[in-house]
Amino acid sequence: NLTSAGNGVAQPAFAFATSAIDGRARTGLITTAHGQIRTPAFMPVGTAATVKAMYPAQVKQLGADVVLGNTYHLMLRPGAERVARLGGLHQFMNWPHPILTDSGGFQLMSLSKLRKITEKGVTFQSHIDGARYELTPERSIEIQGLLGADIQMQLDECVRMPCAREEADRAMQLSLRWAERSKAAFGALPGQGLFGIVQGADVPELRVESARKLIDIGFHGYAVGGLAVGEPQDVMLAMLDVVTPILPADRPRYLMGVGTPDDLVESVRRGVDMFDCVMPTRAGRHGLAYTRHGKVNLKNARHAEDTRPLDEASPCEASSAWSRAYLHHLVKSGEILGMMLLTWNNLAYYQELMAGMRAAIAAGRLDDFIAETKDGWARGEA
Ligand SMILES: CNc1nc2cc3nc[nH]c(=O)c3cc2[nH]1
Repeated sequence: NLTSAGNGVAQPAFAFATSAIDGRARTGLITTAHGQIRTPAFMPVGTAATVKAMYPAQVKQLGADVVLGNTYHLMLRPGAERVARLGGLHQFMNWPHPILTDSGGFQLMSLSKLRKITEKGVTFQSHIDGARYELTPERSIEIQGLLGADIQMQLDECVRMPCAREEADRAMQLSLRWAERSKAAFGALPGQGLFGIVQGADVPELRVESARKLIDIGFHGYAVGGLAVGEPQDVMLAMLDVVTPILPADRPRYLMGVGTPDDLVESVRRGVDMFDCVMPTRAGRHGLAYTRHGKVNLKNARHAEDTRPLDEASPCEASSAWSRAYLHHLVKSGEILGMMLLTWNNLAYYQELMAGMRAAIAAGRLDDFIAETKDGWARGEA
């Protein structure tokens, strides 16, 4: 299904097709203007138009098909209009592959000052220079369009948990009205998609109402928001058990801000197709390595003379070509290479885990794969 982009060059329309099914889990392929995304997919976070401490080509080589950009950060610096004048985000950061941008609401709620939410949108002060801004559903879509994102997100209001039911209901209803306005403002270019975001905190009835009304509005994909905001994992998984079964099977399901390796396997098992999380990159910058044998905190003195690499069986050089002793030294010394190698290792492990799940689903053995994976984490150091 090709559509003309007006310049005579045929552009693929945004599309999603599932292939293998294993219980509630499935593999799929998302087609966008900048390429295809194999699902289940983990999206490295590229907040300020860079996946911190990584080269774009390296991120791609690890198996990431898509990265996330943050509207909040980019609208403040360098500015959406400037990125557009410079050719858009793909060209600006030299990432000629799919990009998903969030809408800015979540980051501004956690980073900006003097925030005020009204029916119209959110006004706030920049955490960088205190300048005042307004973000409405329409402006957020305009910014994401200026950035040129292949997948764009509606503006929503995400409440922290625990929260009163009335508060969760108010924010969920506002997010539904903003979903309508976001869709009305979305001028889909060929190969671009818009996702709605399911809210409703930890209240099943609110989650069901939000999902059903978003489906009535109609989106290219559906995100489950309002989670990974401090609630226990079992509450997050319980909300997935409520929501994923009622989302359309032929549209991608995106769990925002998740998560640890254990969160990923438990959520893929429950039918989630897309994830984003700062965990692997941020933890890497703080000396924490994720491996198939569990977590390794390289700040710990017990590594000071350990000549073993993080994982000699890993195809990733960062995991096999340097000793833990050296990584410990780099981390303790605050050396830039320490951040680079651990970020590289962590993203490699996350992509290896996603590729393993995609293969396991295709072979109808996801439960076995998850059991083997958890066993590896539990056994710890070989
Ligand atoms: C790190 N946890 C987390 N990152 C999130 C980003 C989000 N964006 C939009 N809407 C959300 O509800 C939302 C929830 C989130 N939880």
